[in-house]
Amino acid sequence: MNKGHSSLFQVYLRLRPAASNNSGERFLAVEEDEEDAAAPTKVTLNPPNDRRRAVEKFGFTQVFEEDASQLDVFHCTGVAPLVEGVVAPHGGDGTDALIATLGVTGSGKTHTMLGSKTQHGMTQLALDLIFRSIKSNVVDCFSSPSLESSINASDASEANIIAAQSFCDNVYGDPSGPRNSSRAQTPMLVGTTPSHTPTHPSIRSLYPVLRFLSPSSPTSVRLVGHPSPLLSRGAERPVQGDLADPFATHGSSSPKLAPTTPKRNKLIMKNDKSNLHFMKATNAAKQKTKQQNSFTKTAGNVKGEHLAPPSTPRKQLLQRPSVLATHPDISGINVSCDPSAEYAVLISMYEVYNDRIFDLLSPPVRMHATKELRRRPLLFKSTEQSPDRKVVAGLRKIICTNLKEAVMVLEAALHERRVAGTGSNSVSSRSHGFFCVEVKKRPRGRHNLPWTGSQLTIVDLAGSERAKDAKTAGATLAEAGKINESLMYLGQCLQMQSDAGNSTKPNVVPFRQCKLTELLFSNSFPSPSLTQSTSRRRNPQKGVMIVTADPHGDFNSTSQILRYSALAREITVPRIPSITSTILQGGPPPTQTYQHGQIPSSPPLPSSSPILLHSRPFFPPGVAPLPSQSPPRTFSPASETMEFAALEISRLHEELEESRVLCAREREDRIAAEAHLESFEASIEDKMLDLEMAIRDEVAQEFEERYSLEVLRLQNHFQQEQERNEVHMNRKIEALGRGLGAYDDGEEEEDEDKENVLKENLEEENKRLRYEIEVMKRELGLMAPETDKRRPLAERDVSGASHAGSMREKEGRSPKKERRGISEKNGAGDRDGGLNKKMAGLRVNDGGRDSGSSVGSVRTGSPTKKCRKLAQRRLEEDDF
Ligand SMILES: Nc1ncnc2c1ncn2[C@@H]1O[C@H](COP(=O)(O)OP(=O)(O)OP(=O)(O)O)[C@@H](O)[C@H]1O
Repeated sequence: MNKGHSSLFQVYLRLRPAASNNSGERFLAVEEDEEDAAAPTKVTLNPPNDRRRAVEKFGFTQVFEEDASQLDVFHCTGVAPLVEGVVAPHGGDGTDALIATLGVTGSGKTHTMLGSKTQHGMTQLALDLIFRSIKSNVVDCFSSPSLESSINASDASEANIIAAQSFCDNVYGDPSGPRNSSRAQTPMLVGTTPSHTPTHPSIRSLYPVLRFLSPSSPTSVRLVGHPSPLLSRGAERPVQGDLADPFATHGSSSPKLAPTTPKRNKLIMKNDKSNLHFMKATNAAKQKTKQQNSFTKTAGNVKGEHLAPPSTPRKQLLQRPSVLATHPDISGINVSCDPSAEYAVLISMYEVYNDRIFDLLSPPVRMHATKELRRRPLLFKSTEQSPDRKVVAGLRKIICTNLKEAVMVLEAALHERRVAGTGSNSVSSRSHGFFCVEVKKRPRGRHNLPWTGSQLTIVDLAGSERAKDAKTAGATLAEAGKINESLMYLGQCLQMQSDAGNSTKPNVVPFRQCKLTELLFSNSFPSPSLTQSTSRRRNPQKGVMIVTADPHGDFNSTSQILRYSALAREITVPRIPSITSTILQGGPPPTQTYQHGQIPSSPPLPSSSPILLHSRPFFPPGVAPLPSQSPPRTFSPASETMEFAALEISRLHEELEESRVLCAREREDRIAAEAHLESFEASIEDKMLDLEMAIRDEVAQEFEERYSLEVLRLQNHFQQEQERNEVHMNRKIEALGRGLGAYDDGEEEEDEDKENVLKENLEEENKRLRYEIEVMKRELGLMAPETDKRRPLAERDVSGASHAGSMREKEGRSPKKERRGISEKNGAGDRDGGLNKKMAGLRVNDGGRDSGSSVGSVRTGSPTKKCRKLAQRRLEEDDF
């Protein structure tokens, strides 16, 4: 039956004690193991109130009954060997380990993993063991200032690595104030410091409770419960967990206090301002508070010590935890470390919510489009530095040097985890929580070598639930759908692995169906052969699954979870007894047994089944069993017919029963499918919203970029245009200037033209006049005596004039009368004289024009004026 050793996960079953208010019938029975009575491995699931349903039996690596303590679970699940594998005392990188819990809501997963106010869970116990084992070899940011940067350089997950003190300074507030409760309050330690109490003031402020303790105080611790602000408002309520935990031993214990950080006056820490926003009211926090408030109003029930966190006002910081629970005490358990190595521990925590990964230690970021504070989902992928195994990229990792710091980081992360009040659990986890402890190591003093190491992952899965029982609606119902869906896939993977353990055929585990199974199983297989010589082949991780169940809880949900997770399974379908056989033998009817969820079919499996059969006679309702001592009867034909009929009835009953089993299974599948559909719708909506916001962001950004580019372009264009205009204007002015100059030239040309025209006119005039003169000369020649004709004109003119004067004198006529006489008689002498004068004037003009002075005078004057002058001169000449 114990087939877990060949599986990827060891699967343990833990039964929780009945809650005080639970009066349900117990349907789970632990089978006493004949071979090893000390450790039961099987349970039988007896359907309550319906004796016709199949009885199922499940096998696990080990079953923890209700009275098993946290320490029992710690011991028997092998947490210490897992821690040893991670610490790797014999050298090498070590082996990754994973401890997960799976179960119906309220079955005790968180209690097992994170404990309560009075008891440590597996997480704190594992942390305690790790820090105690590496205590003397741990490096901190005080002793090694380059620690952060060296770890950063060798980290394969693009993480944001900071020191615990820096983180805690930003996340936790005034140590003297009342402490805020968180979803799962981790147990605190009250105790005295060992002799090496930190002396630095900042260390004292980190450990406020410890600063008043004298170094001589004993190193003992005691348990202290924190009064919750919620409880302190009224009378303190009885804590269900405390009442329900009858086997919680509060004995004195004396574990050593976690090693405290030495001893430097100067803190070399990164002060991450972004942490100031760490506790801003996120949507999850708001929803969490709303739901819790409404639930506590109606239900008034508190889930153990795990009180709902109060609303997280903006920039409100958490109260520093001052004490740690010390129970159970594991100081006697030790794991050795690699003496040649120095160690550093990195803590990170994330949740898988609606199939997406969210960092619980990073502050939410404000969305560009909606201005809402939201966490950004992270990717689970192989990176350049880690080609052989997938890592969650971009997580915030905190370097812790002792248990106290690690617990404070855990507490801060839990405060951010999504929880809600449901009908099944007043503080129900709505996400799968992953708490990771990376133990980094490198050879002592070899600061140039990279950090290697392994990781312990502790997973607190969200519980499966039925909407009817949980009374969920809206977003919480959709969350439940998503949770159930991921658990269904996990169940398929677990079933595959257990099938693989049973058969010789290799079975592929379909772990890529959702984020949860990817995270749980991706690193469970040997890494593929690597081509890069730098990468080393890693050991596949070791896995432990603790299935929690409430034997008085919901039968259907529990049976479903057990069916998924059990390493071995056997169904016993009660066979309908033949009336004949009952009559004849009076003994119990036979049963049919099926293994590993096979659909019942005849013939039944041989009785050599490895699982013990839990057989029970079946009697149809109203039919009472006959006593086995009944005497044999004689049979008549009628009784034979009766027997035949009874056989037929019995066969039909059998078929009916088989159909019932099938029906039940189908119903469950349908419910799971419906839940899947619901959650799918919700997640689609969510994704659409995310997508819309991302697109809005992108578009807004692009718009802004384009807008600024366009503005720049327009500015450039405008400038160019201005420059062009200026050039154009300058050119215009130049052209105008040139144009004005051209006008002057034109004027000159025009003047010249006019002058030429005038010259031509004058020449023509000249010609004409010459012609007239010629004509007149001829006329005169005709009129004058022969001698006079042969004389030159000038002589004749002069002589003519003198002759005319002598004639006038002779005749005694005055020149006036003479002139009048000439004009009256149209005298030729006058005319001839006028023409000569004209010619002389023209000659003068021509000569004047030829002379430079006269040219200059003409050129300088305006052509119009010149024309006017010329015309005037002519007129004067004419008048003359
Ligand atoms: N083994 C146990 N001993 C004592 N108390 C227990 C045990 N298991 C569970 N409880 C109590 O039962 C209550 C519910 O347990 P818990 O919160 O661990 O359930 P859960 O499975 O984590 O639920 P969910 O999935 O809704 O988060 C708590 O008050 C817890 O203290």
